[in-house]
Amino acid sequence: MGKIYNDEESSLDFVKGKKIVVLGYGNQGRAWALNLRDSGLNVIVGLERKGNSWILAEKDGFEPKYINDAVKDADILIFLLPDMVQREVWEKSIMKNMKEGADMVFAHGFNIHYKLILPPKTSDVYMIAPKGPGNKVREYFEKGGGVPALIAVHQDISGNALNKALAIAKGIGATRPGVIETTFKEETETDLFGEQVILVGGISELMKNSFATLVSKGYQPEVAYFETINEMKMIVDLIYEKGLSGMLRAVSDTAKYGGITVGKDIIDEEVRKRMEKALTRIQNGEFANEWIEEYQRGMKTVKSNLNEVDNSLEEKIGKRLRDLILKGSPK
Ligand SMILES: NC(=O)C1=CN([C@@H]2O[C@H](COP(=O)(O)OP(=O)(O)OC[C@H]3O[C@@H](n4cnc5c(N)ncnc54)[C@H](O)[C@@H]3O)[C@@H](O)[C@H]2O)C=CC1
Ligand SMILES: CC(=O)[C@](C)(O)C(=O)O
Ligand SMILES: [Mg+2]
Ligand SMILES: [Mg+2]
Repeated sequence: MGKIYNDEESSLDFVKGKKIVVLGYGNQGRAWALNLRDSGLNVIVGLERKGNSWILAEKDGFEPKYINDAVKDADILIFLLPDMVQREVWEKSIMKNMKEGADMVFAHGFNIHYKLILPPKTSDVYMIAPKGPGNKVREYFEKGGGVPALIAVHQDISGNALNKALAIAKGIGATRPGVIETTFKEETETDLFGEQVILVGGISELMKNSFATLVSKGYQPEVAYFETINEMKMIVDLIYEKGLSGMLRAVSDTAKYGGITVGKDIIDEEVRKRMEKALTRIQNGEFANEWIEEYQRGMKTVKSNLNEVDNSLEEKIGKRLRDLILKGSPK
């Protein structure tokens, strides 16, 4: 069993008073900058240009700086730019301007593990990877909790990299539920596997295909939406709180029997083989190469698929139902 660090086993002292630059103010960047500031740390937001992120950061009370300037006297650089953007910003604005020996901190191991960024031998390099989306990192923190995270050390020049990773993890609230130590390799490969096979990819396709099956056989789309998309949250909440066995005990015996038998038939050996293939493509770098090419070609596949989802029947139906559902659900 892996070691789980809690709040008492971490101390903010290792980063207190240091100049921390949060690079990027998107999903994770905003949550980290606000949480670290609320934890009493010295945070500067660094951005490449005066766009929406800049305006939002100012609205939140920060005085953003251009990255090439912000990194000059920074002690800790936190990379919260999109994975595919980090290398170009590193080469253009950070590499030549950063203070020698400044820490390089990541929320996902992609750029280090696939060697897109080669950090100088003088820097501590470590990671705090929240296991949840940025808005939850902020929301849970504000409610007194936090999203759990993985931490890892890639380079430990000072001898204190792990302590500093724990300190930042504490600053964003992650040690409240607990933090597990891992490696950049394990975090990168499991995170990519999770988002592709289940969290983002698998679950969406299960929803889309089960919704389409019902609608194509003449059932009302609103009924299909409730059944194949909306109710997922309640089932997942049960799993989150009570585990798979608790969920099975909370549904009817009919659902237990049907779910157990038909579920295994839908997600069968063939699906499992394709999961293993997806993992192999992550491990051997094929997925990373494909993604870099997609990014360099202007992300055509991402854009066209987002467009398709935006214009799908389930989204049109969902928009109307969600307005009603959210009004009627507990706050
Ligand atoms: N989205 C999430 O909730 C999670 C993200 N992560 C990791 O956190 C890191 C940041 O991801 P997100 O917060 O999703 O990023 P994001 O896409 O929300 O944030 C992007 C920020 O970078 C800036 N930016 C975008 N393109 C740029 C460019 N070409 N040049 C300069 N700046 C640019 C944007 O203005 C924005 O401030 C990644 O390493 C990701 O894997 C880890 C866990 C969960
Ligand atoms: C939210 C999260 O943890 C993901 C799915 O891995 C990501 O956004 O990269
Ligand atoms: Mg993740
Ligand atoms: Mg991810």
